[in-house]
Amino acid sequence: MTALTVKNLSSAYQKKIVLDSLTFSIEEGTLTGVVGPNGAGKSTMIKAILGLQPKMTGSIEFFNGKLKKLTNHLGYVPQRGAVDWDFPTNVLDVVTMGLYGQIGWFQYPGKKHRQLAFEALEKVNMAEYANRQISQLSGGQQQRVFLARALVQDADLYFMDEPFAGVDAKTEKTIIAVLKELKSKGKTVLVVHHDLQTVPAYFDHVLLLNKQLIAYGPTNETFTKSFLKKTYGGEIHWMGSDQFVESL
Ligand SMILES: Nc1ncnc2c1ncn2[C@@H]1O[C@H](COP(=O)(O)OP(=O)(O)OP(=O)(O)O)[C@@H](O)[C@H]1O
Repeated sequence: MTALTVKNLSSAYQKKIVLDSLTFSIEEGTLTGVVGPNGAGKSTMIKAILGLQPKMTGSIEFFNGKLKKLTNHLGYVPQRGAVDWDFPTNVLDVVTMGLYGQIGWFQYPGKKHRQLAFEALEKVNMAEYANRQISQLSGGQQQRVFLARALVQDADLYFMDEPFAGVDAKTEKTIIAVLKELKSKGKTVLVVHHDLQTVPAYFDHVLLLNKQLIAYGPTNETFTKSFLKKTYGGEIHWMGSDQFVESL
């Protein structure tokens, strides 16, 4: 089944077009890296797909339009900087919020729900921080809390905006383990990703974006020198990945 169909999607800020007629569809059960230079429109694309940013043109369809209550099926891990970390709540509560689709917003979570949230924290090695205020976490710890929330949410299609940004090697391993677990459960995941060198190891599909869709497809066919040069132009050098790209 197709998890996501995007047709002719365009979006603009103050009339400046930042996404230009994107058309692609993503198969269920795939792990896609969304790659492109700063300002390419990666975050905007995710927000436009989720209805958090207005579209100028285009249509979006999830699971061939077969889902009834969409919110339970979509998971979003925003960029860390886009979240209000001063909000007075603790780690376990943030993760438990991922269960509201199942609990219902007007009912209180019970012991079973807290247990599920706690188990998700264990998976990302954050159980010992369960009662900590979220304002008192490091960047990598914040990232893991959001992943735990995505895990308990049990959505079908996930969008993650730079989950690997600024995390150490150990946290990176934890995050990739979570992504692979989601994939093994048949979930579909789109991840905005900046480190070109890890793309082939992490993602089975890649979407190359620079305002327009440069290419989308299986990583071994699409993550090529010529498509990357087309995506980054001269900036590939600045990314510090030119040697790697030449080796492809
Ligand atoms: N709220 C906004 N108002 C005006 N312009 C914006 C706004 N948000 C983003 N833009 C512009 O839209 C373009 C796409 O931005 P976007 O954040 O989607 O890119 P990105 O690929 O996610 O970048 P990065 O890799 O730097 O996170 C950029 O030129 C950016 O300056």
